[in-house]
Amino acid sequence: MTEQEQALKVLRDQIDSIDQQIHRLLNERAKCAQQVAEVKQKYQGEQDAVFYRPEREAQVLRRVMERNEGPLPDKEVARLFREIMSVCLALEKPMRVAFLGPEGTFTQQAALKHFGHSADSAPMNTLDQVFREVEAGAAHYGVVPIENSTEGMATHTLDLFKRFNLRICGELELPIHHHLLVKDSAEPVIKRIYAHQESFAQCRSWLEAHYPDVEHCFVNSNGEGAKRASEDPQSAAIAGEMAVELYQLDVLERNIEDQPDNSTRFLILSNQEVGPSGDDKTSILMCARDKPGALYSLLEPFHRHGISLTRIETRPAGQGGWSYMFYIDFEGHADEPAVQKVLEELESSSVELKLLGSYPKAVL
Ligand SMILES: O=C(O)C(=O)C[C@]1(C(=O)O)C=C[C@@H](O)C=C1
Repeated sequence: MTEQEQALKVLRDQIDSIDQQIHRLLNERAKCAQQVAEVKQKYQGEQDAVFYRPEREAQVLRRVMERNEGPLPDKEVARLFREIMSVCLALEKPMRVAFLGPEGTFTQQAALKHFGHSADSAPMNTLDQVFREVEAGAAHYGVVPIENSTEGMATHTLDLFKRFNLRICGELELPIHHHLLVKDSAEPVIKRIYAHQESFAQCRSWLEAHYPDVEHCFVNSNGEGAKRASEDPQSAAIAGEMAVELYQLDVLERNIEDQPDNSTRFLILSNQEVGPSGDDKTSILMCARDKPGALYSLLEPFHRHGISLTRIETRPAGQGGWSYMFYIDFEGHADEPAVQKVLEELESSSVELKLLGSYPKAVL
């Protein structure tokens, strides 16, 4: 054995022994999760037992990042633990997560980032269908985009919150990198480009500079655009990394988004209320008539009770005349006394208030 081979053997023996310990501990952890499931079923009932607990998962992941001493980066260890909890949850109960399909969309990437790879992700044709699937209980959870750093609020999603009675039980942020994809990059002849309207908007300047005269074909999702480009050699699609492998496309140009730090925030939909995790956000919808001081009277209680707003968006309420709907995100959980006071005051002053949910702030 050479000196190098000897040195490697010593280290690989150490790795084998550590792997054995990790393996044993992983199965021990999994057994604990199975027992947790039994306790939940015993005390909450077979039908009503809540297996997925976003507040607990957020606490576990935050603790992992806090205690991490490296050399593994915080986010990477958290990602590993994310997957460990994902398999443990699947042992307790396999989760069905609806997302805007087909396969290969950023929303699917968001679903995998949030729930890990052991959840069963179910593609839906439209955003409405994602909401409907969760409301009907056909999917346990749904993942929908809510805002993009370049393009602002996903207004269609906001409007759906008004129509459906669902709760938000989580949020996450995903960096969005768009690529120009073609079936064969050897001889690209691009007559049309497929993409979701939002993605065209996020790549507007790049497209004007490089493909000013090519037809833009709007599709329901980038996954669908990638699928069409894979069937039509005279077209291209704007989509993310997941679509490249899935639809066997070539990357003609990488990262064509106009803002390099382009990112999208997604929300997790459910029928479930989430307990406090220690670092939470709450989202509400409010309607107010167009009268002097209406917005001031809605926002003043937040200031008085020392609660920070993280997002406010106005939409027409859709009831005729000039009435408005406000979507507001703020720090804190609906169980906290200061938040309860604000909600009580708003309820007595606004025309309509809908609590969309309190949920842990994004960890990953
Ligand atoms: O603590 C729980 O309630 C569990 O079910 C265990 C566990 C875990 O693996 O740590 C699994 C799923 C839940 O979403 C949260 C945590």
